[in-house]
Amino acid sequence: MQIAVPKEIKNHEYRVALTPTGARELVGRGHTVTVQAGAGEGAGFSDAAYEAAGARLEADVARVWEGAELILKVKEPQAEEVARLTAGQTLFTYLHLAAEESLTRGLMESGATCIAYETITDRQGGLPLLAPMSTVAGRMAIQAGAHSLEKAQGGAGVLLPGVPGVAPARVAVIGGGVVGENAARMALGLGAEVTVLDKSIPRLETLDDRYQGRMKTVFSTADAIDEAVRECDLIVGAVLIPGAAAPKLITREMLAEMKPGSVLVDVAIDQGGCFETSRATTHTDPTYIVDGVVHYCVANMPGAVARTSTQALTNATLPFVIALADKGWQQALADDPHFLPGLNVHDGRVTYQAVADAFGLESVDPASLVK
Ligand SMILES: NC(=O)C1=CN([C@@H]2O[C@H](COP(=O)(O)OP(=O)(O)OC[C@H]3O[C@@H](n4cnc5c(N)ncnc54)[C@H](O)[C@@H]3O)[C@@H](O)[C@H]2O)C=CC1
Ligand SMILES: CC(=O)C(=O)O
Ligand SMILES: [Mg+2]
Repeated sequence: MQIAVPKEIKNHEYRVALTPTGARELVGRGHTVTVQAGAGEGAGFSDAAYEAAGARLEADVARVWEGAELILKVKEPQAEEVARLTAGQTLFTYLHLAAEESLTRGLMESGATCIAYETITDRQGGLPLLAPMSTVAGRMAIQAGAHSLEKAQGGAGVLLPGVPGVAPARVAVIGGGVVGENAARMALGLGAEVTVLDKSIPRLETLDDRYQGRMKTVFSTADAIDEAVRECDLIVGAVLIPGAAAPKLITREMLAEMKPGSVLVDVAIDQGGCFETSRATTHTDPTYIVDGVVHYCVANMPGAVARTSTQALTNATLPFVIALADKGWQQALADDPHFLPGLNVHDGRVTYQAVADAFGLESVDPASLVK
């Protein structure tokens, strides 16, 4: 199969979808891998390393895309990438379609087969291709939040751990999944007072057990969120309803209840964000202030630690990439019921129910396309 790896073009996105190690695996199985020159540089993988692994280097981006049967990316395609995508090609990447109608319609118009990392499932009920980046983003959320609490960033001038004689900051994490647990763990490690809110009692039980009561666990209700809003210095948004737009859990009105200079870090921004006042920002200009509350809403947080993130992401994606390359998308998805929900768009039609629901579109059952 002809496999292409373009250089990522989203703001400060330095990850790459395939490492030289991955390229070697694919080439060894008889596939042709074309990597855009410089694609791995930001993650510390040189063109020479890809060449040594048997990949072809191509400087011309148009030629990277043309003729590819399988395109491997990290971030959702940007407008100029959607324009390059054609019917018959398979795209494998993060898509987050429920957050972006124009992208959804662009992919439908391309006629391509678009498989999302973030909706592939596993036997334990997890999202194995989202989890590694959620781990990174959860850990980064506290670094970002701590920095945003500094006066120069518009924050209240609060140090997360406090000092002897001065109480630590209060941190609430809404959503205690992979992002939430990792954020809470970092905040605990820094000495903050941490509360995790989740709708899932089994998840709260796990966290309570794992951290032996060192973080407070609270069932997520409107009242519990009101309390967090009034009391906390830093709130991390980490909820997810797989594939769907994030619910808005903190409204603009509620910001008035927050302490001046408090901080919202909306990690769920890639699914549209879980605070009403969230809008996606970039690593170049990551924060803005609404009603005295600092908002950090970067949709590709792991891109900033591209070396760690690329290795973690490609460890998880490679087996799926190999299946796509060896068998083609139809057989690969037919053979694996956890790979099948990755299919979001095929031949002009949406194949993921929550994405179709977000925009009032019809959805097609992916199982009907792979038999
Ligand atoms: N901004 C970025 O760079 C990145 C963003 N993400 C995003 O972070 C979000 C969270 O991802 P994961 O932690 O992997 O998901 P997850 O599925 O592991 O956890 C989500 C948790 O939210 C809980 N939840 C759902 N509705 C809730 C509510 N109303 N109140 C409280 N909890 C609720 C669920 O029970 C679940 O435990 C996703 O949108 C993901 O795409 C992930 C990586 C990078
Ligand atoms: C999950 C995601 O959107 C990211 O890693 O950028
Ligand atoms: Mg994202």
